[in-house]
Amino acid sequence: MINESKVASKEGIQVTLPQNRIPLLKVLSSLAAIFTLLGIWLVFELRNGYDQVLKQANYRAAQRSQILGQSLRTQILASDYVLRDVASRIEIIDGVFVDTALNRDKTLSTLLKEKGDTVPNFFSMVLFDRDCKFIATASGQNIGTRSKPELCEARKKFKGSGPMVVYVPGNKSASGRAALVISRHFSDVKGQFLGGVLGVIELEQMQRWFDSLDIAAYDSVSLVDNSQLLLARKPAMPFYFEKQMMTEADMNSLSDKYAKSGIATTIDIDGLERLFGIYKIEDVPFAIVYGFEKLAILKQWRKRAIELSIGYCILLLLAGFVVRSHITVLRQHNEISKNNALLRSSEANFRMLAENMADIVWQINSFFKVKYTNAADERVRGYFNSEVIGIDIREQFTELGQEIFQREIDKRLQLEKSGNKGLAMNFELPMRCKDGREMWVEISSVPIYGEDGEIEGYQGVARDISLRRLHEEKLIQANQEMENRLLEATEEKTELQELALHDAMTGLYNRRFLDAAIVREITLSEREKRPLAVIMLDLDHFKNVNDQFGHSAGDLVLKALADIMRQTSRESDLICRYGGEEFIAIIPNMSASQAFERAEIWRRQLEENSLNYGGNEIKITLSAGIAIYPDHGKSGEELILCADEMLYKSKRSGRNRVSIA
Ligand SMILES: Nc1nc2c(ncn2[C@@H]2O[C@H](COP(=O)(O)OP(=O)(O)OP(=O)(O)O)[C@@H](O)[C@H]2O)c(=O)[nH]1
Repeated sequence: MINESKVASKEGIQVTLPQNRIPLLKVLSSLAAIFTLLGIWLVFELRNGYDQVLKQANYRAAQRSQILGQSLRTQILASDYVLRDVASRIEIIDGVFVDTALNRDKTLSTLLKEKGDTVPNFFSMVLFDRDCKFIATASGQNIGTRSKPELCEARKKFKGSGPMVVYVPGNKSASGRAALVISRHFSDVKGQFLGGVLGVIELEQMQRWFDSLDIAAYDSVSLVDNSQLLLARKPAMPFYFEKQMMTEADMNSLSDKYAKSGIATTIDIDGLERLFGIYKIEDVPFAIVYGFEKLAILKQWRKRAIELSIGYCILLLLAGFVVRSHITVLRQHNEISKNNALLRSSEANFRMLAENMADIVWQINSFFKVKYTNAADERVRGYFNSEVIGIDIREQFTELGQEIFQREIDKRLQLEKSGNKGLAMNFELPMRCKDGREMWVEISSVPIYGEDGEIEGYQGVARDISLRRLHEEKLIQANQEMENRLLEATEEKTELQELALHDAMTGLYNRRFLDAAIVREITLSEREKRPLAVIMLDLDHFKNVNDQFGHSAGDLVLKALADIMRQTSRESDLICRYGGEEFIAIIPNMSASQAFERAEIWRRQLEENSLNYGGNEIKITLSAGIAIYPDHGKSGEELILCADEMLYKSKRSGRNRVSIA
């Protein structure tokens, strides 16, 4: 099991690392060793099992062939017993075969039949003489028939103590059918061959016996003679009967193989590979060959081999998974280690950077408890790091600072709720210093998110802005002063402007204004298709007033006329002092008659109202000339010129009158 531990950084960053890791190489080499051993064991086990199965099959085949061979031998011995019994009853007297037993009246044929019937396998019993001529048969037939000369010769030469057993092919058989012939021979005192008695087991009969044997499908059992001729077989293959089943060399090699390893396989005549057990029947020139089909024998072994291989593969896969998961764990660990190294390096960099910064670098948790401050806090506010770690940051603010902080936190939470996550926020608030001073700081803050995406703290920078604020205040003050001065200057300027456009003494517009205004008024009148009246006034014999009463009295007269003109004017009328004792009124939307009337009013009022100056009554009149736009001129110059001409006309005509063009 892998234990885990948490590595926590000072800033609260936690990284999980698996402990007691087994190195990959160790795991791989252990697994490789286990699986190699398991593989070797599996191969050995399967190979051994394979050999054992084949050995056992060979052994069982040998056993079966032995049992069947013994069974056949027993049948032959039983037949031999009957032959010996018959032979014991026969006496050859002067070359004549005589039954020496009690039942002398019986013929030899009857004797042979009776005795032959006691052995079910015997097809026939025959008594033959020294020339192998049949002198009596159980069936009574074929008397006088002779065995083939070579067979007869073989009988004569046979010196064995047991019966002579031979295979006689069909073409050499007296019956014309292939058979096993068992015979016992007579001889005289000198050992001369005198004939004998024989029993015949036809191969067909032998085949029937083979057919009756209970053997498994794909097994085979064969009877072969000492020349490997196939005499009987199950499953029967008549085509191969009496043909060589295998060469003697093959048979010997099979025997050799069996002797060496206990396993001997070869391809049978039906094309199937079989494990053979061969039993050569004692004293009889036949052998029983029993075969188990190899594939059938190996069926169980194959099943076990497949099961074991699947098991092995499953284990291999499991091991693969174990290795893979181990690799994944190692990779994760490497990744975490790398990240931790990066983190440590970045932390170290951050620390170095933070500790050397002039500004206060801080970090608080979601409950506003201080988790970190750099050395600048001591330099700036006088607090040691240990004095502020763990305390509520809000305690470090003045009351106003706490209000501002709360407002900013609320604003932050609103922003977060509306999806604006992680924004940097800047605000200013007053903090407390250790010596009791109040210090304004500019705070720049960003949130720190936990793995669940929720805010788990804040971090940022606080900069002492006391000096800046002082400068700002001074600047504001300076600005205020500047603004005041500017205001004053503006007022002065307005006054000056006013002065520039007005006549200082009368307060009427001056000529400068008139020159600009008349152009504007003509444009307006032209656009609105209305008349514009230009009335020019001049005091009559004004020089006399100055001369008679003084300049101040003249000024008084000028002011008096200005008042008259102003009082009887509309807001839109432009009344100007044109120069000296000349006045011009520009009156929009005024016809010639109206202008005349207006000028008359001014003339009359001046004439009728004498002025009192220092107890002296000053009486004065005026002359006027009128020009109307557009009838008397299209431009300001033309109109003024025209009005001036009319004025002089009035002067020439005796003064104190109004003339119109
Ligand atoms: N008191 C005073 N006198 C001024 C002012 N401007 C001009 N005058 C005087 O106005 C007089 C103008 O005299 P004139 O041009 O001879 O004209 P007039 O005496 O009015 O004679 P007519 O115009 O021909 O009727 C001069 O004596 C100027 O000194 C001013 O601002 N104040």
